[in-house]
Amino acid sequence: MGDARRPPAVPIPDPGTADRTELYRALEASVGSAFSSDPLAPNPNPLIIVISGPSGVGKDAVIKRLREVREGIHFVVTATSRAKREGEVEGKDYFFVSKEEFLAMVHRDELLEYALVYGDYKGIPKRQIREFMANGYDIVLRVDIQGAATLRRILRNSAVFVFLVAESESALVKRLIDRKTETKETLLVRIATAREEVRHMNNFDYVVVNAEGKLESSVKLVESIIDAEKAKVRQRTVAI
Ligand SMILES: Nc1ncnc2c1ncn2[C@@H]1O[C@H](COP(=O)(O)OP(=O)(O)OP(=O)(O)O)[C@@H](O)[C@H]1O
Repeated sequence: MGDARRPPAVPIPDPGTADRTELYRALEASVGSAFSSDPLAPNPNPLIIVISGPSGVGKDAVIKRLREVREGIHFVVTATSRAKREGEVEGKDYFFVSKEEFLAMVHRDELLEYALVYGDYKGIPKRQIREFMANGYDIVLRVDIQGAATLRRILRNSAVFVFLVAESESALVKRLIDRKTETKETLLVRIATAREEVRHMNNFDYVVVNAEGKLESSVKLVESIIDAEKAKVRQRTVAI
């Protein structure tokens, strides 16, 4: 190693007037080793980003837009034992499997997390995550608050947990009304659940306010979170 305080073995030309290459070479000779072109920062690790939040807050809308504007993201396709609905595409909306096949997957420990939702099984295939991460993709998982709590127990700090909220309870209710997918009963259930769910915010790393008409800003903020995570000195490492 060269010592910067040691008098230079070769004369260093005046930086104000010297030829750039000549000065560079003289500095190399002076420090005693060639300047390396290797990157000074290591390549960032692929990330797992868990996006969650109350029903109707805009999880699907944010993820859909994120996939349009950002490359290198794989959105995990869930496996389910429920029957395929009209218009749904195998491998795009879900991987449709029989209940027996699903339980066999559980038995073979092929699922990162699974749950019984209204009588149907839903689960996250590990292999898909492994394969895409091995190819450098970041992984996005969309889960409900319950699923996020389970994933937090499994993944701890190896994944980034993003909590999506509306700007206010009133805005969330209006959005649910406007979506026109709910009955009187399910509206009341979703509102009561959302009230309860906001209390889980502390389990997350980041909160993103998806305000009315501000989808683009929300997506930008999620992108900034991903960029900041990539710039971390101590990267998260995932073992699945
Ligand atoms: N920032 C926004 N401004 C206005 N409308 C929005 C915004 N974000 C989402 N929406 C709309 O709000 C509705 C609910 O969004 P979305 O279906 O993405 O929510 P979700 O969180 O995925 O809901 P669920 O958990 O019930 O599936 C949709 O009609 C969507 O287009």
